[in-house]
Amino acid sequence: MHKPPPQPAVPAIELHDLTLGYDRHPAVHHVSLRIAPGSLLALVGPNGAGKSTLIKALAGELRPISGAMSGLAGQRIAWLPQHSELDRSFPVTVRDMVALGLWHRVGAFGRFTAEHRRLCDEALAAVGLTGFEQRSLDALSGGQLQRALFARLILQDAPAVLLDEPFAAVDNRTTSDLLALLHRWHRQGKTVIVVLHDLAQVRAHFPLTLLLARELVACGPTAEVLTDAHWGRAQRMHEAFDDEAPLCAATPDTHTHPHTHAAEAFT
Ligand SMILES: Nc1ncnc2c1ncn2[C@@H]1O[C@H](COP(=O)(O)OP(=O)(O)OP(=O)(O)O)[C@@H](O)[C@H]1O
Repeated sequence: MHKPPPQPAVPAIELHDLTLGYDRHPAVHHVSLRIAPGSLLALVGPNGAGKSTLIKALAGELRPISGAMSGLAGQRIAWLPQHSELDRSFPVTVRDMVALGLWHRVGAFGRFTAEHRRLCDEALAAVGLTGFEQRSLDALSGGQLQRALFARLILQDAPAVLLDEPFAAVDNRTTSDLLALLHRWHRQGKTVIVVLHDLAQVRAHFPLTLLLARELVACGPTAEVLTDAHWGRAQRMHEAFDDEAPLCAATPDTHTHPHTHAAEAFT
């Protein structure tokens, strides 16, 4: 039987008729759902389905056009955007970059102590980067950089972890090491949400899945969400979406959409 996580990570994340977009052009429409505390959830969908848009909004990087979102405001979030926007040419060592994960403990004027240094080295060891502490970032391979970014996430020790395609361009060995970290965070009761394309990986590692195609297609236990019928519907909904559509005039009170349904995710 599934053992519940020791403590709720963050409150349940609730989206109420959430519409997101850019320059008032909607990219994700009228999503309503609830994600239970401590969920390990994969966010999947066709290219351009709005996955990055949704996870950016969850991370607080994008303000909703309409609707409401609750559960993450005011919480510490460990957030890793797609193809990390880190400037690798910046002259900084691996340890210095990873140490930024301790910001919540050290603060702007705090002193970096021997204990902080030990925590950095421990995090680097956990991702297999012992010995790389003094390397500059531009001397890391793509996989090593991703490991270093995960070391920073470890130090952030946030109750919610949001990752956008963290295994793109990363080899199998690195992926499986980093997946083990996701499972560790899940066991610790954190809420972990990850944008992914590899459905075999999702089936093998993620108890819950959210399938998006500009609107919510389905959200719940992975085996129930990743069906041919749902994928077919996702493709049709995505193809039918008009990128040039003006902002939807419907209000949260009056709007009903045939394809949008509230879903509840359980750990
Ligand atoms: N900064 C932006 N400005 C304007 N439009 C954007 C911006 N970012 C994304 N979009 C548009 O929003 C829609 C959803 O894009 P998004 O990147 O969220 O999809 P995705 O599911 O993450 O795609 P992929 O699987 O290809 O990474 C697309 O039509 C995209 O062109």
